[in-house]
Amino acid sequence: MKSIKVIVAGPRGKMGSEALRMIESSETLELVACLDRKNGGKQVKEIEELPNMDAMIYEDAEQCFSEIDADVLVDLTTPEYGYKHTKLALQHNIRPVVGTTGFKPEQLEELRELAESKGLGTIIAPNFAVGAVLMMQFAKWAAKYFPDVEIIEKHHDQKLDAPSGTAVKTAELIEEVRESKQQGHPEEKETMQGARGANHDGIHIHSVRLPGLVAHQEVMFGSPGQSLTIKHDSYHRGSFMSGVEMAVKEVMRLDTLVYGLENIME
Ligand SMILES: NC(=O)C1=CN([C@@H]2O[C@H](COP(=O)(O)OP(=O)(O)OC[C@H]3O[C@@H](n4cnc5c(N)ncnc54)[C@H](OP(=O)(O)O)[C@@H]3O)[C@@H](O)[C@H]2O)C=CC1
Ligand SMILES: O=C(O)C1=N[C@H](C(=O)O)C[C@H](O)C1
Repeated sequence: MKSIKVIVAGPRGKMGSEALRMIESSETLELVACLDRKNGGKQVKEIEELPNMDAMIYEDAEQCFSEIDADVLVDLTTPEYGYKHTKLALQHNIRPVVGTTGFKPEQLEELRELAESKGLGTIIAPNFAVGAVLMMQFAKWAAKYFPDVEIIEKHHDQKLDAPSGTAVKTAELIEEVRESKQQGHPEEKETMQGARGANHDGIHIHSVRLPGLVAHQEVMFGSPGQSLTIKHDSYHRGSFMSGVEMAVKEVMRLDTLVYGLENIME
């Protein structure tokens, strides 16, 4: 029985349109509205590229969350709007499941406090692909034994944020288990700005953007005489959808914010 009422923000996007198809075939999830920046007042089924579903499209988030009886907001938009939608959803007692990446640490903290004060489950997951979550966990484990590590993330050239949310989360997980250290030669100098990538607690992150790519990451560890590479590839956005569905179901049981799908995986 379709028992969890879901609003999707970003329905025409690469992820949002995939999420609509997932909801259409789900036995538990029901689409009750969409939040878009176009097509307000139309039904989803009236939009050519979207599935044949009965759900009203809203352009105004406040109006959407006030008028629609919903359990969960799935946000797959942009860092700026994803943050605004998440905050507003919580204020309207709607539980957010957020795939949108690029939130600042202080925004995550503010949302955590809001979720806690409302006693509402919230899931913010930089990557919904189960393989990517395992790749991050394996990298965390490996970093205990190989503290010298660099991250190379590769994405399609329409991505707005760099580094990717997955790369940032990977660096944060590694930071939990290794002593803080600066890598490379202590006197190294970039003769071309950016050559060594971004730097999170001494972990260098390199972002590649090319047409044809979807979402890929390698975590490379090196120690004298050996290296270890942990790699994950998403070739299709369908790879994220079992994680989105799992998160929508699990967020109904939570009463606080969790950051990362690993927190709800057994
Ligand atoms: N957690 C995960 O597993 C994954 C997360 N992502 C993240 O999800 C987000 C979306 O990615 P992707 O689908 O590839 O991006 P797209 O650019 O394809 O989709 C984003 C959609 O959001 C729409 N949008 C922008 N502003 C608003 C607004 N104010 N209200 C409603 N909709 C809005 C855009 O509209 P318009 O078309 O008019 O610009 C677009 O349709 C990104 O942050 C990405 O990093 C992506 C893949 C996996
Ligand atoms: O924008 C994308 O495409 C992706 N974004 C997420 C991220 O920033 O890590 C997840 C995945 O890598 C795809």
